[in-house]
Amino acid sequence: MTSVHSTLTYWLVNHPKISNFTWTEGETFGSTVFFVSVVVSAYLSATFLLRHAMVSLPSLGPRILKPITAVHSLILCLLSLIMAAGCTLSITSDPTPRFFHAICFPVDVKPKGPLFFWAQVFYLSKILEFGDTLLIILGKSFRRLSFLHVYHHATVLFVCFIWLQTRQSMFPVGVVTNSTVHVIMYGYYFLCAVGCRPRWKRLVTDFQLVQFVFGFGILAFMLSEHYFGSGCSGIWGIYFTAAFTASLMALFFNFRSKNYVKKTTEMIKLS
Ligand SMILES: CC(C)(COP(=O)(O)OP(=O)(O)OC[C@H]1O[C@@H](n2cnc3c(N)ncnc32)[C@H](O)[C@@H]1OP(=O)(O)O)[C@@H](O)C(=O)NCCC(=O)NCCSC(=O)CC(=O)O
Repeated sequence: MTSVHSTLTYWLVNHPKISNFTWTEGETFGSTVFFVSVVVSAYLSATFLLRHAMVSLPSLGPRILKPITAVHSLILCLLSLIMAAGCTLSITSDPTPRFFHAICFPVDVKPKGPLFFWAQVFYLSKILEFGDTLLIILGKSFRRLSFLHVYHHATVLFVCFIWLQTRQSMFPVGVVTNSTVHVIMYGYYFLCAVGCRPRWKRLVTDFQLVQFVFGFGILAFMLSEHYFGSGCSGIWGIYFTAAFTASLMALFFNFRSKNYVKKTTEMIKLS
């Protein structure tokens, strides 16, 4: 058990590439406003154009689409597991006595080391998640190309960029919780793609909602530490994250109510 822990700690925290990682604006891959703006604009334009082009084109049949979807979901499920493990180990191995570095970085924190490494991997993984939209459009599953879906995929990249750019306190907790939820979510999508649709879809939505509520709890703690304690870095980014989290929470409550609560009420009325 100890050797598994030390091997994991080496490969996920202490490896020189990870421990010496530094986020430097303009030098690290993806570290400019130009990059993030171009990628998000390309995503939105491609979504719009492909969505309209597909109206007159045939959808990719399930025989082609399902295996690609399964591989894509499995890759993201495993990557999310690695990111959750890497970031958790980075938090617990943090040499500073303030364990809650996970929540509140000192104002003069250097954007260096494993926590920033995992935040960058997490940020770039959001580009890989654009593949979800492509698969939805190629399969002509337009019902699922919702405002929630496109808004989430486009905005989350900006949020992760701001986390890194402002050295935002609390992002390690965000990486751990969201990656953990994505292990379950992409696990669910993988099982759907291989034809074993799980019965716990509702639970996935509930987990997603819990992460947003939890995020607000951490946010409140961080703000109190910032204003009444010794100060936390990236405070303005926190307000942006709060607005994003609140908007997603509202969209997810709406999704939950439409997909589960109303359906259950209709079934009760019919029986
Ligand atoms: C249970 C949910 C995870 C998914 O709800 P859905 O209504 O989309 O689920 P569904 O039952 O229709 O999905 C099953 C279908 O998705 C296909 N599918 C499989 N893998 C996929 C992938 N990687 N991306 C998109 N679709 C995929 C399956 O083949 C299956 O198709 P078939 O039906 O043909 O067999 C829900 O909680 C949710 O997130 N809803 C919002 C929609 C969304 O876009 N979510 C992801 C981004 S938001 C997010 O990620 C928030 C967060 O950070 O937590």
